[in-house]
Amino acid sequence: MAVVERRRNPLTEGLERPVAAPTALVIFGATGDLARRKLLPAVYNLAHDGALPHGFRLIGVARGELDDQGYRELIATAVERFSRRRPDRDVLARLLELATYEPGSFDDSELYVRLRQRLERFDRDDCLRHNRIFYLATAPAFFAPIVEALGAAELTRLEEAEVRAVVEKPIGRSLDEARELNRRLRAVLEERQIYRIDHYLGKETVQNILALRFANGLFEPFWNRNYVDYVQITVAEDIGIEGRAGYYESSGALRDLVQNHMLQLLALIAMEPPVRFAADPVRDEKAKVLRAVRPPAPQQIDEATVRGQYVRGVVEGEEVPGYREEDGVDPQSRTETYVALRLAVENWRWAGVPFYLRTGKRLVRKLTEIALTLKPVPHLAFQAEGGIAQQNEIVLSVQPNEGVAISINAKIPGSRMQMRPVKLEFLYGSTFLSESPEAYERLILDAMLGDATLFTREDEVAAQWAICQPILDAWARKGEPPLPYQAGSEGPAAANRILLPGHRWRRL
Ligand SMILES: NC(=O)C1=CN([C@@H]2O[C@H](COP(=O)(O)OP(=O)(O)OC[C@H]3O[C@@H](n4cnc5c(N)ncnc54)[C@H](OP(=O)(O)O)[C@@H]3O)[C@@H](O)[C@H]2O)C=CC1
Ligand SMILES: O=C1O[C@H](COP(=O)(O)O)[C@@H](O)[C@H](O)[C@H]1O
Repeated sequence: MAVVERRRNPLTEGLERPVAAPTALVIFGATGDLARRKLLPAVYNLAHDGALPHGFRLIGVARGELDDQGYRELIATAVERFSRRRPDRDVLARLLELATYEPGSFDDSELYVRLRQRLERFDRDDCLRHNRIFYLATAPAFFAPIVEALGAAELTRLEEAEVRAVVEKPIGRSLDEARELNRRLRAVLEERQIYRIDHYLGKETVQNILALRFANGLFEPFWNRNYVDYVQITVAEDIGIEGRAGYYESSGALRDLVQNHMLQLLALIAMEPPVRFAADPVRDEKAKVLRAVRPPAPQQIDEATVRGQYVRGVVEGEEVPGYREEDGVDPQSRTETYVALRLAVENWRWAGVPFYLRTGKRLVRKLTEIALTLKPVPHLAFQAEGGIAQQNEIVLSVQPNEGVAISINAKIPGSRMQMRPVKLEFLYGSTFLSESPEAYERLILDAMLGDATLFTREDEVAAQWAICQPILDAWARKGEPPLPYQAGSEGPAAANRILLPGHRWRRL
C-alpha cells in the first residue's frame, strides 16, 4: 500500500501535530477552478509536510471524461502551476498514486453507487476503514442535491469511521436560502458532520487575532468601549472578478465578502474570550457577538452604507476595463463591487463604538487589515509645541506584510517636544522566518482531524445573514445604481459620508 511518508520539515519541527485517521477525500467538482488553484495544491503541500494520514486516498468527481491517469496529470499540472512550493517529484509521485477519478454527473444516482463501491474497495485493499470527507467544490445549487444523493446511497453513515461534508461558500444568496440549504443538509447530516468553509479562518494571521487577544494580558484592559474610539476592517483587492461574472453578477461585494469573511473578522475582534480553543466554545462566542450586531435601520441606509462599482482605470500600471465591460457582465449591471458600512455592536463591551467595514475589487492595492483606533488622550500638554499627537492605532495586517503594528507618538529627536507617530511592529516574515501555510491546507487538515473550530456553524451563518439581509432589502427598495469609482483608486469618495465626526479611513 502506498503512503506519503512523514518528511522532515524544519518549519514545524518541535510543534505537536495531531495525526488524522485514515481518510478518503472525495472532491466533487474536482476539475474546477477552486480544486485546481487551491485544493489540489493544498493537498500536495500537506503531503510535502508529511501531514497526510496513513491510508490517505483522493477521489476526484466531475463530468469530464478522464481516467485515473488523466486526473493525475491534471493534479500534477495544478500543483506545478499553483502550489506555494516548487513540487518535489517524489512527493508528488507518491501523492498521485493515491489519486483516482470517478466521472459522472451529480444528478446521476449511479455515480453514487460507483463511488460507494470504490470506497469499499479502498477499505478492503488498505485493510482498514477510511473516514470519508466529501468536499463540495461545486456550484452551490449542487450542495443539497449531492448531500441528499449521498444519503440515499447510504454513504453518510459508517460504523467505526466518520463521515464529514465540507461545504464551500456561498451558503445561500439570502437569509431564506441559507436557512433552506441548512435545513436540507441537516435532514441528512448532523451538524457535527458539516464543515462550512470560510477560508479566512484558515489564514494564520486571522487565527493570530485570538492569540493576540487571549494569550496576552496587554490588550484586554483597553479592548473595549472605554478606550477604543472606532474599529475599521478593510478587505481591498486589486483584482477584478477574474472571469467569475456568472457568480459575481448574482452576488456583489456584500454577499461575496462581507456576509462571510468580513463578519467573521468582526466576530473574532469583538467576541468575548472562549473558555477553550475548541469548536463549540469558540463558535458560541462568535455567534453571540454576531447576534449583537445591529445593521443600519432602513432610514439610515444612506448615512451608513455606500455601494460602488469600478469603471475603467489603471491598476499597477496596467489599463483595466470597467466592471460593466468585463466578459459576461450585463452592460447595465447594478451589482456592487465595493461596499462600505457602519455597523453597531450592541453589547456591554462595544456599545457606542462604530465598526466600519469596506471592501472592493480593483482598488489601488491588495490589503486586508483590521485597525482599532484608540480614543485621544484627554489633555494634550504639548500642543503649544506645534506637535501633532495622532490617536494610537493597533493594526492587524492579515495580508500582505502579515503582522501587528501599534502606532504611538514619539518625540522627534532634537525638537523641543514635537511628536510624530512611529510604529512598534511584529512581522511574521522576519520573526518566524517561514512561509505560512495556505488557508486551505489548514482547513483540509482540520476536516481530516475532525476539528471544526475554524469552520462556521449554522447559527453563525444565520446571524451573518440577519445582518446583511436588511441592507440588501433596503438597497433593493431604493433601486439606486452603485456609485462609480475608478479602477486603481481607493473607492468612491462617498465612503467618507458614513464616518462619524473625527473618524477617518486609513489610506490604502
Ligand atoms: N474559484 C474560486 O476562487 C472560489 C470558489 N468558491 C466556491 O467553490 C465552488 C466551486 O467553484 P469553482 O471551482 O470556481 O467552479 P467551477 O465552475 O470552476 O468548477 C465546477 C466543477 O464542478 C463540476 N461540475 C459542474 N457541474 C457538474 C455536474 N452536473 N456534475 C458533475 N460535475 C459537475 C465541473 O466539472 P465538469 O464541468 O467537467 O463536470 C467542475 O469540476 C463554488 O461553490 C464557489 O462559490 C469559493 C471561494 C473561491
Ligand atoms: O471568497 C472570496 O475571497 C477572495 C479573496 O480571498 P483572499 O484569500 O485572496 O483574500 C475574493 O477574491 C473572492 O471574490 C471571494 O469569493
